[in-house]
Amino acid sequence: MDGISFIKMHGLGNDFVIVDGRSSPVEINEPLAQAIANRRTGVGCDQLIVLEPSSAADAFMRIWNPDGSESGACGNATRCVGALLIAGKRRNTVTIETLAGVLTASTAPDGFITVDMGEPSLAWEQIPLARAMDTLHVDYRHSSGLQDPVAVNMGNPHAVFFVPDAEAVDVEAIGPAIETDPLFPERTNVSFVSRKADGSLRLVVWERGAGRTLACGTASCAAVVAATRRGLIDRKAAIWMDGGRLDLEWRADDNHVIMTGPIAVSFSGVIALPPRVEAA
Ligand SMILES: N[C@@H](CCC[C@H](N)C(=O)O)C(=O)O
Repeated sequence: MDGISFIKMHGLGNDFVIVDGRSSPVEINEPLAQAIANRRTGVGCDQLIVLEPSSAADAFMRIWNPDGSESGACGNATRCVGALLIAGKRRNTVTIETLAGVLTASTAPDGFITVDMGEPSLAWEQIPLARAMDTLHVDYRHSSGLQDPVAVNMGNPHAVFFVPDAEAVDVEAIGPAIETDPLFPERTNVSFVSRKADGSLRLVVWERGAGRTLACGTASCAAVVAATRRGLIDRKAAIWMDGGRLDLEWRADDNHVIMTGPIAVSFSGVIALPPRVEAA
């Protein structure tokens, strides 16, 4: 029986099956990604991450959601992959190519990893939205009364709703409707964010193609950008998600979003694959 070796890692409980296809290619397709991510019958994860060779960076990182769709960005996985590459290359800084561009990951104090997540895209066509509008006040209203999100693209689309209490939102009921609304032609990740008295942000996320997760790195990037644009914070914030805290800064000098947080290794193993049946 053939098999695919993997390492299971997570960032704040946002968990990944990471497969290294840099020296021998690993062929993943939509049904195989779904099967591996399935928590009952597969290994189980929020995203399947496949490393491939890159001519532009230390590795190319392909990101598969549990529904078999691909994404251009995953902040928490970038920290995890960054930590793996930093250990393997014995350097403090590595580069990671994604469908959305090349990112830089570096060591930070306390075993944390910092990732330069690049510049946010803020034009409606770049989110993308279905029609022209101001992304600081998106013309969307859900039947629950939730409305007026900020749209941000961090290599993937995000709709950020500011609410009095993020923990009170019925995310499982509302998230899927917003994710698949025709206003978002590529669907969207959905965040519910409230500002706490100490200036930090509480964020609850519904991820495109994955559902509710304990944390989302790109959602925290989108939240720091959206909260800054709305005048709620001054470019920096601790962002608290169900799985813990990330520290975010949207730098004024180069417009880049910088994310710092923990990573953890859970276990490693081999995904068994049924033998190939050759055509007669
Ligand atoms: N967990 C991720 C985001 C993963 C991709 C997302 N679901 C999408 O489809 O864009 C993160 O940490 O950013």
